[in-house]
This record gives sequence, C-alpha cells and structure tokens, in this order.
Amino acid sequence: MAHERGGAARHPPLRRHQPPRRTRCLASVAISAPWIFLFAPDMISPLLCSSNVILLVLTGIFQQYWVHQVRKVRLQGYYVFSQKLKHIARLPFATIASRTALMLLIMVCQPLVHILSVSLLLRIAIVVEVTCAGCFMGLYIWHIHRYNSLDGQPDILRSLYSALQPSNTFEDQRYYDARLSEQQMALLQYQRENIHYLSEEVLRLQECLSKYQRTDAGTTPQVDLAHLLASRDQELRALTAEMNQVHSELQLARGLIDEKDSEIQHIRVSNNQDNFELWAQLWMLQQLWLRRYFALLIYLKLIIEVAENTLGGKKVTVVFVLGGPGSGKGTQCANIVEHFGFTHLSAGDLLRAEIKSGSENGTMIENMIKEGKIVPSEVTIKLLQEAMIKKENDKFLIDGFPRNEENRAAFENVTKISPAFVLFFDCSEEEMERRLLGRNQGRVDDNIETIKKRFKTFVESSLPVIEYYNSKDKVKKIDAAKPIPEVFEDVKTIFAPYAPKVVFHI
Ligand SMILES: Nc1ncnc2c1ncn2[C@@H]1O[C@H](COP(=O)(O)OP(=O)(O)OP(=O)(O)O)[C@@H](O)[C@H]1O
Ligand SMILES: Nc1ccn([C@H]2C[C@H](O)[C@@H](COP(=O)(O)O)O2)c(=O)n1
Repeated sequence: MAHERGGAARHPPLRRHQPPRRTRCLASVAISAPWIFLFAPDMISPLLCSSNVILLVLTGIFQQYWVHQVRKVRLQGYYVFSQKLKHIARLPFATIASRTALMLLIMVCQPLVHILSVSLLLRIAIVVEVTCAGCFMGLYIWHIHRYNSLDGQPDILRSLYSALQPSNTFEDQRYYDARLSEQQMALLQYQRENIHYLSEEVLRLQECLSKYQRTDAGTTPQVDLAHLLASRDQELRALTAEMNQVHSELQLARGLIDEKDSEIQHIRVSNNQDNFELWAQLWMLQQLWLRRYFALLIYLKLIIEVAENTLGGKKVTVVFVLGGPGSGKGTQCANIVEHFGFTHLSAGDLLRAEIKSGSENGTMIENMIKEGKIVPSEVTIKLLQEAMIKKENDKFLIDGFPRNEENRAAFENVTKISPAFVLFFDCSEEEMERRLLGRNQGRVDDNIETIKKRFKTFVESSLPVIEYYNSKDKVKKIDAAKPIPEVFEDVKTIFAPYAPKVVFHI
C-alpha cells in the first residue's frame, strides 16, 4: 500500500480533459477570420480558392494511397469487394475537383452574380464539398471496417470450390483497365489445362469403347473370349490401382490444405502475397486431383457398364430358368423360344452332349449325373460361354443353371453377366417324380434312386440360389403344377416385355 501511495505521489495529478492546443488555435483563427480579413476583403475569394486547390492536391495523394490499398484487397482475391472500394475511393477527389471548378467559375463570373456575395457562394460551395467528401470517406472507412471483420473466403477460393465453373465468371470481373489479375490468369490457365486433360480422357475412353463395339459391317470384333476377358480384367485392375493412387494423393493434398487453412486469416491480415499464392496453388492442385479422381470414377463406371452383360462384343439378356427336376423347365423353354425368340441353353443338355462327344471330362460328368451331383462350375460355365458366343442371338434362356451358390458366383465373376430375372417353376416332389418316371427319354438319371438324390440336391443346393435372387427381387415364380398350356399363359405374361416388335410395312 505504501508503495502504491509513493507511486501515486511521483505522478502529476490527473488533468481534466481539455481540447488539444492545435484545435483551439484553429478554432480561434476560424472565429476571428471575418475580422482578420476585414482590412483585406479582396483576399477572401483567392484564399478560399487556393486552399481548395491544396485540398484537391492532398485528396489526389490520398486517392493514390487508397487505390494501392484496394489493389491489395483485390490481390487477396476479394474481387467484388475491391470493385466497390475502388469506386468509393475515387469519389472524394471527384467531388473536390468539381467544386474547385465551380469556385473558379464563380470568381470568373463575379461581375454577373448579384443575388449573393461571392464570398458567401464560395463558402457554401466549400461546406457542401467538405460534407460530400467527408461522407464518402466515412463510407470508405466503414467498408474497410467491414472488410477487416470479414470471415468469408476470397471470391477466387469460392470459385475454386465449384469444380466445373465456366471461366467466363472471372472474365466478367475484368477491371476498368481490361486486365485480369494474376490469380484470374492462373485460374483461367488451370481451367484450360483441365479441359485439355478431360478431352484426352474422352479420347482414351472412346478408344477403349471401340474395342467392345461392333464394327460397321455388323460383325463382332475378332477377339477370342479368353483374350477379351483377360484384357478387360487387366484394364480394370490397372484402373483400380490408378484410382487408389489418386485417392491417397487426394488425402495427402487434403491434409496439406487443412494445415494451410488456419493460416488464411493471418495471410489476409498480413497481406502476404507469397503465402496467398502458395495457398491458392495448393487449392488448385487439390482441385486437379479431385477432378482426376472423379474422371477416373466415371471412366471406371463406364468401363464396368460396357463390360457388364457383354459377351464377344454384344450386349446380352440372360434369364435363368430354375425349378426342381421334372418341374417342366425344358417344356416351357421350348414355348418361350417359339414365341419370344430366345435361345434355349440347357446346362443338363450341354453336359450330356459333352459326354457323348467323348471328351476327357465325359466320364467324370456321367458319373456325377448318375449320382445326382452337380458338375464343377468351370466345366459347365465353359460350355455355356462357348454356346452363347456361337449363337448370333442376344437373348438366352439358361435352363438348369446355376444349380448351386458356387455355380452362381463363378458365372457372375467369369462372365460379368447378371440375369435380367430368374424364372422359377414351383412344383411338388410327388408331381415331379410322377412326370420324371413317365418321361421315357432314356436318361440315365430318370430312375427312382437318382431322382431322390436329385430332389435332395435341389433342396440343399439350388433353393438357396433362388432365395439369393429373391432377396434381389429378381425371382418370378410360376405355379408349375398346372397343365402345360396354363403354365405357359403365366409365362407369357412375364415375357410380354420381350415380345418381338411388330413392324408395319406400308
Ligand atoms: N405342366 C405339366 N404338366 C404335366 N406334365 C408336364 C408339365 N410340364 C412338363 N411335363 C412333362 O414332364 C416331363 C418333364 O418335363 P421337362 O423335361 O420339361 O422338365 P425339366 O424341369 O426340364 O426336367 P429336368 O430338370 O430333369 O431336365 C416331360 O415328360 C413333360 O412332358
Ligand atoms: N448346372 C448344372 C446343371 C446340371 N447338372 C447335371 C446334374 C443334373 O442332375 C444333370 C441333369 O440336369 P437337368 O437336365 O436336370 O437340368 O446335369 C450340373 O451338374 N450342373
């Protein structure tokens, strides 16, 4: 406490708040002006004019400084805002210049002016001009204050956020001197490069598509199936790797941008042009990666779309026909072929033909059929693929396939074909057994012992496949216990969208 008291004692006592001495002097001169100029009234007008000219020069110097400040704001990317400031910054000089001209006019026309005294007119003019210039300066200061408390992003960055903004947005913001700022130029250049990159991507894509398209002569390209599948797989793998690479680069870039993000406020306040440019460059880089990434995604999607449901260069429609042994699949497929122009491929028929052909797999296939078992997928899929490629048709009924989960997954993986839908013939075992025993086609598996095994295999292995497709809403179930014509009526309703188009010839 003693220390505080001692400290207080060393300081002079607080003075009452008084106007500064300079203000008081100026006020006294202003008040005494009429008396100062009492002895030289002719001096008033020239003096007012001269002080106005000095004011004009000072405002001109200030204007140069303001324009420089506005340029800084512009370089920081606040284009719209700097445009506003630019106009306001010019107004005080324009006001004072016009008033000075008015004053000179009044002095020149002095003999003609009778209503008011010249000095009064000059004083009115000077009051008006000082008020106007003050207002404009106030407006300018208010804008600057707003700018300093601005948290938003510079216009250039807002534009960078929108990936495919047309370049003319920035063209519109040319300055009165018709030049573009450095950032605008960089952005335009970047957009040009991007367009160039995208056009190259389109060319690459077109080249890739042409591999899968039919030739003008309507023939399919001379590519064998194994080669086609291998090259497609390789291409997809390469693309996926490239995409992963771009993705990790993108993550890295995002990390860098996040780091730099916190610096933006500091950069704006410190007007550090170098930092800002570095930041903007990083942004551009990130945008470039983003665009490459999305272009690759689109490209990959197109490749997959092109590759899907394509065989030997043609787009195919596949319908799986499933049901227990003897449910009437073969019988109804023959009707569908006749009415709807599909090609019928029975997995069982193809396997039996393979046995007859005396191929190396023949004995193995025959033994498995006798046992009511399912032949390995690669054998059946190879036979199906070959049969599909041989046929000119693009609509296939694949009967008795996929018989188990392995059949299904292998077929989709190898061929990249997924069925349009699955036609399921639902019938009781008693009815199916009765039909099979009465079929009389000399099949090795149409005996009661094998029939029982086939029923078991159907329930254990084939029904889960039907359930799988049912979960994908792809199963169309038919009551197959009804007589043949009635079953076909139901089938017709399902196949109606595939009916051949009627062409009227005039
Ligand atoms: N709706 C039906 N009503 C009565 N008999 C039928 C019906 N559908 C088919 N059949 C007869 O049942 C027998 C078996 O029919 P089909 O060969 O079409 O069956 P499947 O399902 O193809 O048999 P698998 O799976 O063994 O090849 C045939 O003799 C056929 O004429
Ligand atoms: N995907 C398939 C289809 C058929 N088989 C074998 C086993 C069957 O019992 C036999 C006869 O078929 P079906 O004419 O009844 O369709 O062919 C197979 O192993 N895999």
